[in-house]
Formats: sequence, C-alpha cells, structure tokens
Amino acid sequence: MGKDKLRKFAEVATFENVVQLDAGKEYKGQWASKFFGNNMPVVLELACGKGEYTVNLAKMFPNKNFIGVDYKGNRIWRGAKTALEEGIKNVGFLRIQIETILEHFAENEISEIWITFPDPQPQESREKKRLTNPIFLERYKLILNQDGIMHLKTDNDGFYAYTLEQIDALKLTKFKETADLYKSNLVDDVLSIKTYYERKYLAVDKNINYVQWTFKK
Ligand SMILES: C[S@@+](CC[C@H](N)C(=O)[O-])C[C@H]1O[C@@H](n2cnc3c(N)ncnc32)[C@H](O)[C@@H]1O
Repeated sequence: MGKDKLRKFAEVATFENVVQLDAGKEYKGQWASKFFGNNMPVVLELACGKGEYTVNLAKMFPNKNFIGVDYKGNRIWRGAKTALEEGIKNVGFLRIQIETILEHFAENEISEIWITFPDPQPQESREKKRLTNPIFLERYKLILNQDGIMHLKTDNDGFYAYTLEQIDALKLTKFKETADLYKSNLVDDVLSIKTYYERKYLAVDKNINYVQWTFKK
C-alpha cells in the first residue's frame, strides 16, 4: 500500500464521523439516536467511495442523517474529512463490506438507499458480488422502512440492464428510470450531484443510467 493510502487509513481511524467494521454493530437499530443524537431519518449511500452523495445530500437536507458505506478507508477519508472541515453534523461513514449490512442496520431503520457507480462485476461468476443481485436486494428490503426508496446511478449499461431485470422479476414499482440522465427531463439538483467516478465517465461522454424504485407492492 502506498504512503498516502497508509496515512489516510491511519487518519480515518481517528475521525469521529467514521465507524469501522464491528464497531458499527453497536449502533444497529440506533444510528439516529446513538450515533447522530437525533431522531431524523437515516439515508445510506452504498459503494460511496469519496462520499459525494453523502456529503452533498447532507448539506441539501439538514433534516436527515446520511451514512456513506464502503470498505476502502482511503476513499471514505475524503468525504469524512470534508464533513469535519465544514462542520456537517448529519454525516457519518461506515467502513464495512456491504455483505454484512444486516449486522449493522436493523429492520426498518433506513429511509432511502443510494447505490452510486457500483463495480459492475460483469463476469457471470461474479454475480454474487453485484450490489443489486437478489440477495442484496432482500437485505435492502429488510432494512428499509415501509416507504423506503432505492436509487441506483451507474455508467455501466450492462449493470443497469441487470438491475432492471431484478426489479421486474420481483414485480417492484419503479418511480423513475432513464438510460441517459443528463438528456432526460429527470435532472434536478439531487440527480446533478456528481461523484468522482461519474465525472470521469462524463468526461468521455458516457451516458449515465438512473433508476428509482420501491419494494412496497
Ligand atoms: C467504482 S467505485 C464508485 C465510488 C463512488 N460511488 C463514485 O461514484 O465515485 C465502487 C466503490 O464500491 C466499493 N465497494 C465495492 N464492493 C463493495 C462491497 N462489497 N462492500 C463495500 N464497498 C464496496 C469500492 O470500495 C469502491 O469504492
């Protein structure tokens, strides 16, 4: 690991807005009250990387709590540091494997989940790693509350098609969908937030896919 990565890994461990691995389990069912010290809704950004959605949504919606989830501490470092420097209190980061999400969040604890530019894992043998496979969807359904909403933003057309197949197979309700967000009429301040990876794809004119759905029948 490079020096800079090591430094960020060490520093992130000292940040009060970052919780790592098993330490996150003590907040299960109590993220709002115990971690944030309030009773506001909790929104997750999965595969958050540097946490652009987490930080920017937190600024836009001070009446909600936002938790960025990723296992790469050096990436989380960026968003966590910005939140600390700017004094944004409704931001937290959880460094875990998303596979363990049910160990960290209780049933109905979450109001919205964003998945931002997840690794597409195109090989068939890697389907189990895709963050919208049926097993992950079942977990998200459990932790989302009754009116819970899912959002996916991805550059990867194959991953997008795969996700739509899963949504359709489960007969879930889609609220919004577009294979070319910035040419659609869906763009607003929230959907215009751009992540680190998104900027790279936009720089080479890649279309951005977006779908919003619910598990509520
Ligand atoms: C392509 S990056 C996208 C990062 C960020 N959302 C963006 O758009 O800039 C995918 C991220 O997902 C994280 N990731 C992938 N699989 C994961 C898993 N199972 N658990 C936790 N994080 C995961 C990686 O560490 C990486 O930061």
